[in-house]
Amino acid sequence: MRVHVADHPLITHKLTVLRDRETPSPTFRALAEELVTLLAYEATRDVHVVEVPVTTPVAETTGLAIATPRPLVVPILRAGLGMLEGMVKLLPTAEVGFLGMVRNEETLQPDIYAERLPDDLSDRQCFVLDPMLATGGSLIAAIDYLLARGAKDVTAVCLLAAPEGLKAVEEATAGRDVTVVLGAVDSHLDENGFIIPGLGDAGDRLYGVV
Ligand SMILES: O=P(O)(O)OC[C@H]1O[C@H](OP(=O)(O)OP(=O)(O)O)[C@H](O)[C@@H]1O
Ligand SMILES: O=c1cc[nH]c(=O)[nH]1
Ligand SMILES: [Mg+2]
Repeated sequence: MRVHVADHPLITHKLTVLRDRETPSPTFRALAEELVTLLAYEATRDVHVVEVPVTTPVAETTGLAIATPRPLVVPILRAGLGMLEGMVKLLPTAEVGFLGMVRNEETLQPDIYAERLPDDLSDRQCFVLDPMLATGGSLIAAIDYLLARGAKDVTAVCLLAAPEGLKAVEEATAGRDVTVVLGAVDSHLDENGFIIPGLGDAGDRLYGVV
């Protein structure tokens, strides 16, 4: 597994505002999108491309276009939905599939409650969006799901991760083509499986308490 942790003052600044418990939902949503666009730049570094001819006003040359099959962006509902617009802004030709997952807050086990994805993901590059990588259970389940359907590789874009969860994803995906791009790696998980210092419950902060 490849891991890339962002190291840029703008990203840390925006994350700092997200962490602040006084930041209201509208600002939180806007910042989550901006952060994804910045992280997407790194996440798409190995996106498949093909050479194409292009005629400029003064010459013939070659450039690059996104290859087919088109990349698939998969936000993990609910909280990952807050990252979708920021990602497709940078990758407008991507297709979008959805996975609905909820973590049981007692057992910390993930449950898939909704799925809307192409049946065949052969040769697809998949980009999973979820702001929080806590125990890693949700991301491991999402990656397993996509690879089982034939995805070629999976890149996860997360705003925050706990070291425990990152290690769990690394162990569970050994030998497979998985990349994780992160805004920051925090200190640890608390006894409730929350990222410390973190930002609280990302879904609730984006969309309200359920
Ligand atoms: O790494 P894990 O321990 O699996 O936890 C992380 C998951 O928890 C959150 O979702 P949640 O289950 O709260 O659903 P929500 O997005 O609907 O709030 C988060 O968005 C991840 O999907
Ligand atoms: O800190 C955490 C852990 C799981 N899910 C969240 O939204 N936040
Ligand atoms: Mg939640």
